[in-house]
Amino acid sequence: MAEGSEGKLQLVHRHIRAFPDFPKKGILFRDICPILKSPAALTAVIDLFEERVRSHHLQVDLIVGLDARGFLFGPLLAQRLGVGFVLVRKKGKLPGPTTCVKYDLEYGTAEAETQEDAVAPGQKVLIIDDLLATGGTLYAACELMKKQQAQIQGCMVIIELKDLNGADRLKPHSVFSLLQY
Ligand SMILES: O=P(O)(O)OC[C@H]1O[C@H](OP(=O)(O)OP(=O)(O)O)[C@H](O)[C@@H]1O
Ligand SMILES: Nc1ncnc2[nH]cnc12
Repeated sequence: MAEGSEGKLQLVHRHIRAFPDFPKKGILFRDICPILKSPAALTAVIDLFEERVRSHHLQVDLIVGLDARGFLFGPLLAQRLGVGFVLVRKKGKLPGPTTCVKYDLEYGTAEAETQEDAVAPGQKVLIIDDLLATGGTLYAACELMKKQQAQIQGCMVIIELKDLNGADRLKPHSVFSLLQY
C-alpha cells in the first residue's frame, strides 16, 4: 500500500469533524461525512480495517453492518475481503421473518432487526459501524448474531468514545477502533 498505517490514520483523523450540542445539548457529535467526501480518506478507512482482518488472521464469512452509518463502510470492506454483507436495520424496515432486540443509545432508545435467514448457524461474522459510544447498538447487533447462532469474530469501528466505556459492555467480544476520543 502506498502510505503507511500512521499516515492513513492521520488522514482519517483529519476528515472527522465535531459539532457540539447535536442532536441534543451536551452531545459532541463526531461527523464522518468528510471521510465519505474524500476518496483517499475512505480508502484509508477500508485499508486499515482490511489490515486488521489480515494481520489478526480473522476468519470472516460475512460482514454485518449497522443502520445507518455501518452501511457506508461495511459493504466496501466486504467487497475487499470477498465476502457478503448483512444488514442490521432499525425496526420495521426489513421484509420477511426477522429477529429483533431493543437497545439504548447515547441519546435515545431503538430496536434493531435482522432477517432470520441473513446468517446461517456457525457462520463467522465481523460487525462494522462508524462509532462506538455507549455500546448499545453494537451490543444489540451481537445479541442478534447470537440469536442467529453466528460466531462473532469481533466488532470494528472508526471512532471509539472512550469515556462512555462501550467496549466494556461488549465483552467478551473485542472491539477494534481506528481512532479514540
Ligand atoms: O454505542 P452507541 O451508544 O449505541 O452509539 C453508537 C451508534 O449511534 C449512531 O447511530 P444512530 O443510532 O445515531 O443512527 P444513524 O446511524 O442512523 O445516524 C452511530 O452510528 C452508532 O450506530
Ligand atoms: N457523539 C456521537 N457522535 C456521532 N454519532 C454518535 N452516536 C452516538 N454518539 C455519537
